[in-house]
Amino acid sequence: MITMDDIIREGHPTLRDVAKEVPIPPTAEDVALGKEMLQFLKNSQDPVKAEELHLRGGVGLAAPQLDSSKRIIAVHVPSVDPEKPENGISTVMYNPKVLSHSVQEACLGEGEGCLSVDREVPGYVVRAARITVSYYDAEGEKHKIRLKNYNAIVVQHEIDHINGIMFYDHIDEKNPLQLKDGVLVIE
Ligand SMILES: O=C(O)C[C@@H](Cc1ccccc1)[C@H](O)SCc1ccccc1
Ligand code: NI
Repeated sequence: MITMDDIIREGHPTLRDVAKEVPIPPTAEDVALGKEMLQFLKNSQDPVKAEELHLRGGVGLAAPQLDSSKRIIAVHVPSVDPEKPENGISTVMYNPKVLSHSVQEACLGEGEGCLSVDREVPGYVVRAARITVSYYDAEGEKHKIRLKNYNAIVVQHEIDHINGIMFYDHIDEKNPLQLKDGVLVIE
């Protein structure tokens, strides 16, 4: 079972590597890893388990954060509207790839954090507001999905991790809280 002790922190070189594609269909080892990553996110969002296991809440996790330089990410973003479960996303993506993205940009009004970063880094992380992503699932089936708003932000944060990019790389150091016109602020 993954705990915070398994998550490497900024400064660890693996976080800056470009991770390697995994064989498709994924091996049994990579399927098990993906399942563990998704279970970690679910546990981290369960108040009882999170307290018991001392987990920080997470909505996404990338294999490099476990010192495994593979192009595997897990995302678990419950829908804010229980009547529209389709608005959330809960899956493991093997070899995810952004096929296209909107010109329009978006950011989280509260900025971003990271399970591999034990400090606050204030500033807007401007990303594409909408993306089209392809990925393979645990059975080796190919998917192509369109994401927007918060789901798009989370997946871009995780795909950054498999490319060795940290969220604060996107923050304008000189004007961290300045926003260009037209950037959608997601609260
Ligand atoms: O470190 C990670 O990759 C997990 C991040 C993903 C993330 C952070 C900010 C914005 C989008 C994705 C963790 O989920 S950070 C903690 C967190 C928990 C709930 C909501 C937002 C951030
Ligand atoms: Ni992160």
